[in-house]
Amino acid sequence: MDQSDVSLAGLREPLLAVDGVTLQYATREQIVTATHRVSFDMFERDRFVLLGPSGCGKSTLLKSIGGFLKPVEGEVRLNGKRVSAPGADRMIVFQEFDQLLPWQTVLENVIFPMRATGRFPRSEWADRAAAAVAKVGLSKFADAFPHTLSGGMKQRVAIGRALAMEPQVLLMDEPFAALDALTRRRMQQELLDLWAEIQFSMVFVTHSIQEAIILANRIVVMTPHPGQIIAELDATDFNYDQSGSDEFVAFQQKINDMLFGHEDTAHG
Ligand SMILES: Nc1ncnc2c1ncn2[C@@H]1O[C@H](COP(=O)(O)OP(=O)(O)OP(=O)(O)O)[C@@H](O)[C@H]1O
Repeated sequence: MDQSDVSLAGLREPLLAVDGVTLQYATREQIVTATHRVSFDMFERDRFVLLGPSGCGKSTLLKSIGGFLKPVEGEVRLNGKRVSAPGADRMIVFQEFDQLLPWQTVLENVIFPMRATGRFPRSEWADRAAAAVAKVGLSKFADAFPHTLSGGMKQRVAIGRALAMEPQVLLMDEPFAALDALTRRRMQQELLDLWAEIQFSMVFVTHSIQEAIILANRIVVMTPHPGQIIAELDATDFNYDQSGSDEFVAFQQKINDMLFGHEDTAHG
């Protein structure tokens, strides 16, 4: 990086700024603090991964970026504008296979958010949806109903549906966690291939260290309860093909130690 690159990087506006965000749930008995003063910037085309153990507030953070939960402290900004409500500029893909409407076909499911939000002229919906379904490799299943699809196929529909909306940022909440290992691996590669083609911006939540390293260009590592950031790491240089390499294993170990100390190596 020469001097001009350094100054340009400093000037670059973040796409998404999470700024000192504390998130809480008020239950009948107590206040649960899910995250404490979490801050990070993500930039356009980032594959930004939030990594942390169960309960560290990753999903809660994603909900807040989605505009579903208001910070008690700090704020989330998209393109400099404070996020205060859900919007079509932030589409979420969840872990659950039942996020599709069971009474609608694949194509109808992809059209649904366009109809609900009035995004794009009505005359474009069918073509846009068909293109999205093709992108996730499901053209043959465009008229199928969700219950006839495998878990991986359902997740592909959910990803296609979200991308069809052309959101500014795609929010993914452990979308592959409920898949078997082989399908999960294939979905990771497909997501990277889609990213190479469309270059979307995403925040991806996972508690798998390996998944984080494979998918991310940047990883935020969080501690549990309340979730706080321990490190922000550059993972640009790693991909699946290197996963047995000394460098990859050392990087994985470094993150493991951050998360769990030196107690064992079984996580991730
Ligand atoms: N609706 C809720 N009401 C009260 N507490 C909640 C609620 N949802 C989450 N929490 C609490 O907030 C904390 C963060 O939860 P969150 O689901 O964001 O964690 P996570 O890192 O996404 O975990 P996981 O990987 O298991 O999904 C946890 O202590 C959890 O028990």
